[in-house]
Amino acid sequence: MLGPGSASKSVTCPYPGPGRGHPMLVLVGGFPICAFCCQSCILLVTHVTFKSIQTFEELSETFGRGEVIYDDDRVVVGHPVGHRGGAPVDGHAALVQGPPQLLRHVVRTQAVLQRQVELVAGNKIHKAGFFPGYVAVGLHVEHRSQPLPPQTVLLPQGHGHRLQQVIQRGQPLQGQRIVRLPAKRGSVVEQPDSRSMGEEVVIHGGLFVEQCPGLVAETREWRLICPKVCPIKDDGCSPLVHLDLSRSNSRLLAEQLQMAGGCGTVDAFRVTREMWEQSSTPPEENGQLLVDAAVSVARSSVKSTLVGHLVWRPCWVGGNMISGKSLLLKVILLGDGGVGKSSLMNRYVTDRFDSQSFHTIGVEFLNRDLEVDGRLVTLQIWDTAGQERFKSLRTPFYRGADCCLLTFAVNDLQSFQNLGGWKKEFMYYSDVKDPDRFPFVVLGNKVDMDQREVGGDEARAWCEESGCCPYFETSAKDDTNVTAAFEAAVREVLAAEDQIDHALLGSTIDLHGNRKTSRGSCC
Ligand SMILES: Nc1nc2c(ncn2[C@@H]2O[C@H](COP(=O)(O)OP(=O)(O)OP(=O)(O)O)[C@@H](O)[C@H]2O)c(=O)[nH]1
Repeated sequence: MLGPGSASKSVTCPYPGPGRGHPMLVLVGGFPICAFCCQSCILLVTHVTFKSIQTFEELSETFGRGEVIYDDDRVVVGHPVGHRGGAPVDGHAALVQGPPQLLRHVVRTQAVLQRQVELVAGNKIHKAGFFPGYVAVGLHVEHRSQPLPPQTVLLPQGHGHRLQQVIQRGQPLQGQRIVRLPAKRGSVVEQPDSRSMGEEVVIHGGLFVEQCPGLVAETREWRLICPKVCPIKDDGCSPLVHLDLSRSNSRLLAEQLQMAGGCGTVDAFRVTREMWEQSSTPPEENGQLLVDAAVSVARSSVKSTLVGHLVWRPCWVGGNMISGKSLLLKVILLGDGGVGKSSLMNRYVTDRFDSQSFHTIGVEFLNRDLEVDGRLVTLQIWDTAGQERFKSLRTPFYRGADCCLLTFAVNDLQSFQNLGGWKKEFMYYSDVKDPDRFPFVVLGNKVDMDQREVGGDEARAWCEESGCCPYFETSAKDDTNVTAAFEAAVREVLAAEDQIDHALLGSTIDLHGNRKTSRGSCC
């Protein structure tokens, strides 16, 4: 552990952009963020009782395996923590904006932290953390060794009290009870966590939101917390719950929640991009009770999901369609680090290839609209970090995927041999309802390379053995088969959904037989 005045660990920013080469802030979640890239906005993650933190050293000790890094002009930070109980990051996160010096003080004493947190609660945050762990903004949480569920969103102190007034069937948020909000989605979890460590959590004004990949996004004027970014499913309710929590519109939020208490359909507060960009007025003051919004995180110029900015996509929620008439499908790219997942996604969406791309941290996604067999689709492509050390950052995002693109590089035998492991990991974390019918597509990338270690026949044989998934040999570099592969993914999903539709309509479906046709080159 480093103490005050000791040299900071030298981590420099590898990302393209203004911060490149500058020291990184190593976050307590293990995420490095460059002060230049993210404009002095710092994501501070702790899983400790803030009250108990007096010094960096204590912070560090609390983190156990962590280290605390700081020097005179750079900020803190600790490294946790590792993972307890399999949680991505056992902690709460507070987004803290301010100069490093302030942050240092913030961490030094709980009182200051509290103040800063209040500042945060006062909508001072301007960056988003795309963060698969616990996210709490402006929180006041007493954390008694109890890791909260991942993707928990805690509302700042004060909001809980207001919410409790309107959550009729719930219990007070204040104190030791955790409220159950009887909404289908975005519901409050009654038990703190399946990974409960048996100790209680005391929340002072908070709201648990259902476990799902979380996005806490900020804000010039208001805070918006959406616990899940897509996909939108035709299951009669929206998986999106966007809660606009600005002070001034908490009344509307309250009303919305109240309604939700009855019918379980809090959907979303709509925040249009224009509103976001142009207006400093919270939506409520525009007289709108807003629904129908989805959010996507635009790929920022920085290859980090942590500092992505937000783009708003109007869509339907509570139905199955978005963007007017387009179906949103989430596909996820999995495979070893360096096989070319990001490159494939970028080639497909932006038609660019970067010969020196950086490893992905966590996940990122890009959308592309396309038409397949007469159907309009918005393909949401999730690119994941293939490196083992990022496992806990990517796995929370498997849920809700409609198709999985298992990727290897044809010049890397090991990446091919690992495909089975990737499939297993996906099945384990994605929680798909019908594993036997879940659509996979296999991509053998980098076919432009001379030194092949995996033959096409070998790969096709694997695909056949693994449920006869389509196989495509691609090159993100040369743009070989990239479009075909993504379109195949869409066809796989549509075919799978058609099958379900038929089943629902009473048509016969061969539950034990082979999967549908319309496949790629494998079968
Ligand atoms: N020759 C060739 N190189 C490629 C191709 N696709 C990607 N690359 C290169 O392979 C390297 C890794 O590519 P990425 O797209 O970052 O790989 P990734 O799978 O996203 O890696 P992680 O983010 O670590 O999981 C980069 O240097 C790319 O330029 C390809 O089709 N052909």
